[in-house]
Amino acid sequence: MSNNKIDGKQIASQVTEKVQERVERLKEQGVTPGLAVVLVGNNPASQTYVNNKTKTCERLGMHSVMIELEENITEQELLKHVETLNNDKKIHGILVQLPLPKQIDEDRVIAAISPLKDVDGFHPESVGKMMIGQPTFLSCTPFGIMKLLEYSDVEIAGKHAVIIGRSNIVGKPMGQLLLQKDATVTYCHSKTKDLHTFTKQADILVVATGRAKMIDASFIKEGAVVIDVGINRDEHNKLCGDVDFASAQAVASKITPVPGGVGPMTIAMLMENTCLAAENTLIN
Ligand SMILES: NC(=O)C1=CN([C@@H]2O[C@H](COP(=O)(O)OP(=O)(O)OC[C@H]3O[C@@H](n4cnc5c(N)ncnc54)[C@H](OP(=O)(O)O)[C@@H]3O)[C@@H](O)[C@H]2O)C=CC1
Ligand SMILES: Nc1nc(=O)c2c([nH]1)NC[C@@H]1CN(c3ccc(C(=O)N[C@@H](CCC(=O)O)C(=O)O)cc3)C=[N+]21
Ligand SMILES: [Mg+2]
Repeated sequence: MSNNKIDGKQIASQVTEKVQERVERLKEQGVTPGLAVVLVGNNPASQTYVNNKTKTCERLGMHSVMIELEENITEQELLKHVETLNNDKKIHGILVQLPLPKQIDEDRVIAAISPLKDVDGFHPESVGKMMIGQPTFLSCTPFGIMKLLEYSDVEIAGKHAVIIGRSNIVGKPMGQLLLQKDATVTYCHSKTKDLHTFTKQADILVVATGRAKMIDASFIKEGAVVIDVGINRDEHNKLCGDVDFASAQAVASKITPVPGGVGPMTIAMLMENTCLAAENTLIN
């Protein structure tokens, strides 16, 4: 199994190519899809992701604005920025980069974003709709992973999908989307006892813990599909996932690398969601 790497970069470019065509059609109708990214403070990692997002927007011919705010901004001031963007006709999607500084209640900020512009899919209305299978904006990372699986011809129905991690933005929605495609889903987390027992049963293993290289071959069933969501720095300050790639690659049938796996898909789905938000303004 040497060529079992899932090329997220390549699949992401196939996705963005289709988005680009939709952008062109929208422009013919006088609408340029616009994304606003709000960045609070100067976390260098956040800066990288945010730059990736605005660069991709520009490449696809979309309008993008980046709003950079001081680390010590008050919640009220941040909410005012969100409200301005909610009312801005040139902006179809709003993303407030997480995490936010301690003085700010993330839930309150997310709830303040208009559900019509919630391209992250984090608003309670979007999450609720996703849970009951109604069309809505889907959280970009789990949505991107579903696309990766689809493009890689991974069968989902009847398979045992094990998710390690239960965050609102990755783990939880991931399980729901897999359930909707008829997987049998198990969630694991930091209180799970004997993690091996569960991961060894996984046909599809999604790892989203933020613990560098915690999953090696010993956790993986022969032939499993392994999706690594983690973005970490190793002891040499090199980007790495939650999975020990070299070890896991020997037993997995398919596996995503870091970088070049899930990350580029997250960005691609953000572009698709922003495009959809712009299209919705023509329908409604
Ligand atoms: N590639 C991409 O596009 C994206 C990558 N990421 C990356 O994915 C990773 C996860 O992100 P996110 O979900 O936001 O992280 P969170 O920290 O919010 O959640 C981590 C989850 O992992 C669980 N966990 C932590 N340690 C262990 C352990 N030793 N064993 C089992 N479970 C464990 C936690 O359990 P508990 O709930 O009990 O605390 C929690 O549910 C990070 O590395 C992040 O940088 C995130 C978003 C997008
Ligand atoms: N409101 C909000 N929405 C998010 O979607 C969101 C967020 N906050 N906070 C942080 C996490 C993390 N995240 C990533 C996106 C792209 C890459 C990405 O492009 N990764 C590349 C390389 C990155 C690099 O070189 O550093 C890759 O994996 O190949 C990574 C991580 C989105 N997040
Ligand atoms: Mg906070």
